[in-house]
Amino acid sequence: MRLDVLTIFPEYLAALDVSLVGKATQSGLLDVRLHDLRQWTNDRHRTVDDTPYGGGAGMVMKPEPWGEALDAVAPPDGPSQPRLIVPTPAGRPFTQALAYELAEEPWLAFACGRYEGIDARVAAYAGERMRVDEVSIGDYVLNGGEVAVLVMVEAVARLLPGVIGNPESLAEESHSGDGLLEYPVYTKPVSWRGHDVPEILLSGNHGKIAEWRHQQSISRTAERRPDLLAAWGAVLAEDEDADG
Ligand SMILES: COc1cc(COC(=O)c2cn[nH]c2)cc(-c2cccnc2)c1
Repeated sequence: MRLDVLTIFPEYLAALDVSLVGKATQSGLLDVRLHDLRQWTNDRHRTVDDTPYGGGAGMVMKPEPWGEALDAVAPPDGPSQPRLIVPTPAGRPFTQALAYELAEEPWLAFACGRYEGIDARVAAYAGERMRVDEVSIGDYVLNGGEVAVLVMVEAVARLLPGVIGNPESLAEESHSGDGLLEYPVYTKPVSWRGHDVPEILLSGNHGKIAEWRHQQSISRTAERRPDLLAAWGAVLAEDEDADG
Protein backbone atom coordinates (compact mmCIF):
# COMPACT_ATOMS: atom_id res chain seq x y z
CA MET A 1 0.00 0.00 0.00
CA ARG A 2 1.13 3.48 -0.89
CA LEU A 3 0.36 6.18 1.70
CA ASP A 4 0.81 9.89 1.00
CA VAL A 5 0.36 12.47 3.75
CA LEU A 6 0.03 16.17 2.92
CA THR A 7 0.67 18.46 5.90
CA ILE A 8 2.33 21.72 6.97
CA PHE A 9 3.92 19.77 9.85
CA PRO A 10 5.59 16.70 8.28
CA GLU A 11 7.65 16.23 11.44
CA TYR A 12 4.39 15.38 13.25
CA LEU A 13 4.23 12.22 11.17
CA ALA A 14 7.74 11.05 12.13
CA ALA A 15 6.02 8.68 14.54
CA LEU A 16 5.00 6.64 11.49
CA ASP A 17 8.61 5.42 11.28
CA VAL A 18 8.32 3.76 14.69
CA SER A 19 6.91 0.34 15.71
CA LEU A 20 4.37 -1.49 13.53
CA VAL A 21 4.14 1.07 10.79
CA GLY A 22 7.92 1.47 10.77
CA LYS A 23 8.38 -2.30 10.35
CA ALA A 24 5.75 -2.42 7.61
CA THR A 25 7.54 0.38 5.79
CA GLN A 26 10.91 -1.34 6.08
CA SER A 27 9.44 -4.63 4.85
CA GLY A 28 7.98 -2.93 1.80
CA LEU A 29 4.37 -3.57 2.86
CA LEU A 30 3.90 0.18 3.18
CA ASP A 31 5.28 2.98 1.03
CA VAL A 32 4.83 6.11 3.21
CA ARG A 33 5.51 9.48 1.60
CA LEU A 34 5.30 12.75 3.59
CA HIS A 35 4.79 16.05 1.79
CA ASP A 36 5.12 19.60 3.18
CA LEU A 37 2.22 21.57 1.75
CA ARG A 38 4.31 24.75 1.83
CA GLN A 39 6.38 23.27 -1.02
CA TRP A 40 3.44 24.35 -3.23
CA THR A 41 3.19 27.97 -2.06
CA ASN A 42 4.51 30.75 -4.26
CA ASP A 43 4.86 33.75 -1.95
CA ARG A 44 7.80 34.81 0.21
CA HIS A 45 5.92 33.93 3.41
CA ARG A 46 4.81 30.54 2.06
CA THR A 47 1.22 31.38 2.97
CA VAL A 48 -1.27 28.53 3.28
CA ASP A 49 -4.19 30.30 4.97
CA ASP A 50 -6.44 33.34 4.57
CA THR A 51 -9.54 34.92 6.14
CA PRO A 52 -12.90 33.16 5.67
CA TYR A 53 -15.44 34.47 3.14
CA GLY A 54 -18.62 35.32 5.02
CA GLY A 55 -16.66 36.34 8.09
CA GLY A 56 -16.17 34.38 11.30
CA ALA A 57 -13.23 33.68 13.57
CA GLY A 58 -10.02 32.00 12.52
CA MET A 59 -8.44 31.29 9.16
CA VAL A 60 -9.13 28.89 6.30
CA MET A 61 -6.56 26.93 4.29
CA LYS A 62 -6.24 28.38 0.79
CA PRO A 63 -7.21 26.08 -2.12
CA GLU A 64 -4.25 26.87 -4.42
CA PRO A 65 -1.47 25.06 -2.52
CA TRP A 66 -3.73 22.04 -2.06
CA GLY A 67 -4.64 21.90 -5.75
CA GLU A 68 -0.99 22.03 -6.80
CA ALA A 69 0.01 19.50 -4.13
CA LEU A 70 -2.68 17.02 -5.17
CA ASP A 71 -1.73 17.41 -8.83
CA ALA A 72 1.93 16.78 -7.98
CA VAL A 73 1.29 13.79 -5.71
CA ALA A 74 -1.48 12.25 -7.85
CA PRO A 75 -1.13 13.63 -11.39
CA PRO A 76 -4.55 14.00 -13.07
CA ASP A 77 -3.32 12.05 -16.09
CA GLY A 78 -1.70 9.36 -13.95
CA PRO A 79 -2.55 5.64 -14.36
CA SER A 80 -4.41 5.56 -11.03
CA GLN A 81 -5.72 7.83 -8.29
CA PRO A 82 -5.57 7.52 -4.50
CA ARG A 83 -8.51 7.46 -2.13
CA LEU A 84 -8.28 10.82 -0.34
CA ILE A 85 -9.02 10.88 3.40
CA VAL A 86 -9.54 14.24 5.10
CA PRO A 87 -9.64 14.06 8.92
CA THR A 88 -12.17 16.59 10.23
CA PRO A 89 -14.60 16.96 13.15
CA ALA A 90 -17.28 17.23 10.44
CA GLY A 91 -16.48 13.81 8.99
CA ARG A 92 -18.18 10.41 8.98
CA PRO A 93 -17.08 8.25 11.95
CA PHE A 94 -13.82 6.34 11.62
CA THR A 95 -14.67 2.78 12.66
CA GLN A 96 -12.97 -0.61 12.59
CA ALA A 97 -15.18 -1.41 9.60
CA LEU A 98 -13.81 1.62 7.74
CA ALA A 99 -10.27 0.62 8.78
CA TYR A 100 -10.81 -2.79 7.15
CA GLU A 101 -12.20 -1.08 4.04
CA LEU A 102 -9.21 1.29 3.80
CA ALA A 103 -6.79 -1.62 4.33
CA GLU A 104 -7.99 -2.98 0.98
CA GLU A 105 -7.02 0.19 -0.90
CA PRO A 106 -3.79 0.13 -2.94
CA TRP A 107 -3.24 3.87 -2.47
CA LEU A 108 -4.40 6.23 0.27
CA ALA A 109 -3.70 9.95 0.55
CA PHE A 110 -4.34 11.93 3.73
CA ALA A 111 -4.91 15.70 3.76
CA CYS A 112 -4.11 17.25 7.14
CA GLY A 113 -6.18 20.37 7.72
CA ARG A 114 -5.20 23.09 10.15
CA TYR A 115 -6.87 26.34 11.26
CA GLU A 116 -10.68 26.20 10.80
CA GLY A 117 -10.36 23.81 7.89
CA ILE A 118 -9.61 23.56 4.19
CA ASP A 119 -11.46 25.56 1.50
CA ALA A 120 -14.36 23.24 0.57
CA ARG A 121 -13.52 23.48 -3.13
CA VAL A 122 -10.41 21.33 -2.57
CA ALA A 123 -12.53 18.25 -1.76
CA ALA A 124 -14.81 19.10 -4.68
CA TYR A 125 -11.83 19.42 -7.06
CA ALA A 126 -10.24 16.18 -5.82
CA GLY A 127 -13.63 14.46 -6.04
CA GLU A 128 -13.59 15.04 -9.80
CA ARG A 129 -11.00 12.25 -10.12
CA MET A 130 -10.60 10.42 -6.80
CA ARG A 131 -12.81 9.12 -3.99
CA VAL A 132 -12.81 11.66 -1.12
CA ASP A 133 -13.85 10.74 2.43
CA GLU A 134 -14.08 13.35 5.18
CA VAL A 135 -13.57 11.25 8.32
CA SER A 136 -13.80 11.97 12.07
CA ILE A 137 -11.85 10.00 14.67
CA GLY A 138 -14.09 11.34 17.43
CA ASP A 139 -16.38 14.11 18.62
CA TYR A 140 -13.76 16.64 19.68
CA VAL A 141 -11.71 19.30 17.94
CA LEU A 142 -7.96 19.03 17.31
CA ASN A 143 -5.72 21.79 16.00
CA GLY A 144 -4.87 19.74 12.96
CA GLY A 145 -5.46 16.47 11.17
CA GLU A 146 -1.95 15.09 11.76
CA VAL A 147 -2.68 13.14 14.95
CA ALA A 148 -5.90 11.84 13.39
CA VAL A 149 -3.81 10.52 10.49
CA LEU A 150 -1.49 8.76 12.96
CA VAL A 151 -4.55 7.10 14.51
CA MET A 152 -6.02 6.01 11.19
CA VAL A 153 -2.74 4.85 9.67
CA GLU A 154 -1.98 2.69 12.71
CA ALA A 155 -5.51 1.21 12.70
CA VAL A 156 -5.25 0.42 8.97
CA ALA A 157 -1.60 -0.68 8.76
CA ARG A 158 -2.00 -3.31 11.48
CA LEU A 159 -4.67 -4.99 9.37
CA LEU A 160 -2.33 -5.46 6.42
CA PRO A 161 -1.24 -9.09 6.02
CA GLY A 162 2.23 -9.55 7.49
CA VAL A 163 2.19 -6.36 9.56
CA ILE A 164 0.91 -7.76 12.85
CA GLY A 165 2.63 -10.82 14.38
CA ASN A 166 -0.40 -12.80 15.42
CA PRO A 167 -3.41 -12.49 13.06
CA GLU A 168 -5.62 -14.44 15.49
CA SER A 169 -5.40 -11.57 17.96
CA LEU A 170 -7.10 -9.36 15.35
CA ALA A 171 -10.21 -11.53 15.38
CA GLU A 172 -10.88 -11.24 19.13
CA GLU A 173 -10.44 -7.49 19.39
CA SER A 174 -13.01 -4.98 20.51
CA HIS A 175 -14.97 -3.56 17.58
CA SER A 176 -13.80 -6.16 15.15
CA GLY A 177 -15.24 -9.47 16.35
CA ASP A 178 -18.81 -9.84 17.52
CA GLY A 179 -19.50 -6.13 17.97
CA LEU A 180 -18.96 -6.27 21.74
CA LEU A 181 -16.15 -4.76 23.79
CA GLU A 182 -13.22 -7.00 24.58
CA TYR A 183 -13.22 -9.00 27.85
CA PRO A 184 -10.63 -8.25 30.62
CA VAL A 185 -7.23 -9.94 30.22
CA TYR A 186 -4.81 -11.26 32.86
CA THR A 187 -1.30 -12.69 33.04
CA LYS A 188 1.15 -13.84 35.75
CA PRO A 189 1.41 -13.52 38.73
CA VAL A 190 -1.86 -15.22 39.74
CA SER A 191 -2.05 -13.00 42.87
CA TRP A 192 -0.84 -9.42 42.80
CA ARG A 193 -1.18 -6.77 45.53
CA GLY A 194 -4.30 -8.47 46.92
CA HIS A 195 -5.89 -8.90 43.49
CA ASP A 196 -6.29 -12.44 42.15
CA VAL A 197 -6.87 -13.72 38.62
CA PRO A 198 -10.51 -14.97 38.26
CA GLU A 199 -10.53 -18.69 39.14
CA ILE A 200 -12.33 -19.67 35.95
CA LEU A 201 -9.30 -18.64 33.88
CA LEU A 202 -7.13 -21.14 35.79
CA SER A 203 -9.63 -24.00 35.35
CA GLY A 204 -8.53 -25.18 31.93
CA ASN A 205 -12.23 -25.57 31.07
CA HIS A 206 -12.19 -23.78 27.71
CA GLY A 207 -15.96 -23.89 27.26
CA LYS A 208 -16.59 -22.21 30.60
CA ILE A 209 -13.75 -19.75 29.97
CA ALA A 210 -15.30 -18.77 26.62
CA GLU A 211 -18.69 -18.33 28.30
CA TRP A 212 -17.20 -16.24 31.11
CA ARG A 213 -15.38 -14.04 28.59
CA HIS A 214 -18.54 -13.58 26.56
CA GLN A 215 -20.46 -12.56 29.68
CA GLN A 216 -17.69 -10.12 30.59
CA SER A 217 -17.88 -8.61 27.10
CA ILE A 218 -21.63 -8.19 27.39
CA SER A 219 -21.51 -6.59 30.85
CA ARG A 220 -18.68 -4.27 29.83
CA THR A 221 -20.52 -3.25 26.69
CA ALA A 222 -23.75 -2.67 28.63
CA GLU A 223 -21.88 -0.50 31.14
CA ARG A 224 -19.61 1.49 28.78
CA ARG A 225 -21.22 1.35 25.35
CA PRO A 226 -24.99 0.72 25.61
CA ASP A 227 -25.22 2.05 22.04
CA LEU A 228 -23.24 -0.96 20.82
CA LEU A 229 -25.36 -3.33 22.88
CA ALA A 230 -28.55 -1.95 21.35
CA ALA A 231 -27.11 -2.60 17.87
CA TRP A 232 -25.91 -6.03 18.96
CA GLY A 233 -29.32 -6.88 20.41
CA ALA A 234 -30.95 -5.97 17.11
CA VAL A 235 -28.59 -8.28 15.24
CA LEU A 236 -29.29 -11.10 17.70
CA ALA A 237 -33.04 -10.58 17.30
CA GLU A 238 -32.63 -10.73 13.52
CA ASP A 239 -30.65 -13.96 13.79
CA GLU A 240 -33.32 -15.50 16.04
CA ASP A 241 -36.04 -14.48 13.58
CA ALA A 242 -33.95 -15.94 10.76
CA ASP A 243 -33.49 -19.18 12.73
CA GLY A 244 -37.26 -19.18 13.20
C1 LIG B 1 -10.08 19.62 7.75
O1 LIG B 1 -10.74 20.49 8.60
C2 LIG B 1 -10.45 20.48 9.95
C3 LIG B 1 -9.60 19.48 10.48
C4 LIG B 1 -9.34 19.53 11.87
C5 LIG B 1 -8.46 18.48 12.48
O2 LIG B 1 -9.22 17.27 12.69
C6 LIG B 1 -9.96 17.19 13.86
O3 LIG B 1 -10.02 18.10 14.65
C7 LIG B 1 -10.69 15.93 14.09
C8 LIG B 1 -10.68 14.81 13.27
N1 LIG B 1 -11.48 13.87 13.85
N2 LIG B 1 -11.99 14.41 14.99
C9 LIG B 1 -11.52 15.66 15.15
C10 LIG B 1 -9.86 20.53 12.68
C11 LIG B 1 -10.72 21.48 12.10
C12 LIG B 1 -11.29 22.53 12.95
C13 LIG B 1 -10.53 23.21 13.89
C14 LIG B 1 -11.12 24.20 14.66
C15 LIG B 1 -12.47 24.50 14.50
N3 LIG B 1 -13.20 23.81 13.59
C16 LIG B 1 -12.65 22.86 12.83
C17 LIG B 1 -11.02 21.46 10.75
